[in-house]
Amino acid sequence: MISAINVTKSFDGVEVLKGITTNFKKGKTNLIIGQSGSGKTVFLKCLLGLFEPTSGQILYENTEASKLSVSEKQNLRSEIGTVFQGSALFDSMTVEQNVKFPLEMFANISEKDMRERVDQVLERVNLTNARKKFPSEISGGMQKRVAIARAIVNNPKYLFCDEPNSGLDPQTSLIIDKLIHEITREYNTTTIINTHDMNSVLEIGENIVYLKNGIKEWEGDKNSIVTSDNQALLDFVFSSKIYKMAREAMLYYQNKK
Ligand SMILES: Nc1ncnc2c1ncn2[C@@H]1O[C@H](COP(=O)(O)OP(=O)(O)OP(=O)(O)O)[C@@H](O)[C@H]1O
Repeated sequence: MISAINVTKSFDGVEVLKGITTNFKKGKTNLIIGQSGSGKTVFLKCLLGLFEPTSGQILYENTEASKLSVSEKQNLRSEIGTVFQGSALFDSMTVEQNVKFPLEMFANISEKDMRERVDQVLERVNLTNARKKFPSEISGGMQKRVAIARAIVNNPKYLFCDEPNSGLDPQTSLIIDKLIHEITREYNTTTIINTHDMNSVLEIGENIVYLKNGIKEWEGDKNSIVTSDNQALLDFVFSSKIYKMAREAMLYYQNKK
């Protein structure tokens, strides 16, 4: 579990995060949603230790991240997998070299064990046949799957995904969401996903934190979004006509049960 306790973050005296308290649960897909500029990326970076909060605490399993020693921080870093926007793959490396990279950086295991582990995760994301290809030779969806394989190759306890569906078509986005959801269960990771994708919210939102102007406006799961009376949340999630109709249908079937 990762916890944020009253986290604030200011830049040049301007407060971007205004005291966020929440828990991101183990074995769950935790989503951070909110309008552009609401502070999602700044919050994610605070959680990851890339920004130091101006005040408040970030706890990993009840231990305050900022109080860890240098070696403990390195150890924690090795337990975190990240899937960043645009996949952030190394263009000059093949798929398998990209996936192997974190093992070479962090894992103290033999070459043979590394190869076995790379084989396992490539098989898990269904990319065994693309192992010798370079990122420029595969599709955007495949690149995301490489990024996911690379993120899980070290058996992470924590998985951070920043806009994992950006640039993907809706069908491929669903495949990526399903993969992240399944991996979260299989590896029992605390998974935190920063997303704009309302399909993701309604499909894999097991714990959703909605930020508005740097404040946690609402928190709940995908089912409680539908019945929520928080108008800001409803306006945000069900912004289009088709989503409004979908909500009405969901409410209708919920009431019928
Ligand atoms: N390094 C920085 N220095 C100063 N201000 C920053 C910095 N990073 C972010 N901000 C400001 O913090 C606010 C929140 O930005 P953030 O990137 O977290 O929004 P977001 O919700 O992730 O938006 P989007 O969905 O568009 O990515 C913005 O007003 C932004 O200008």
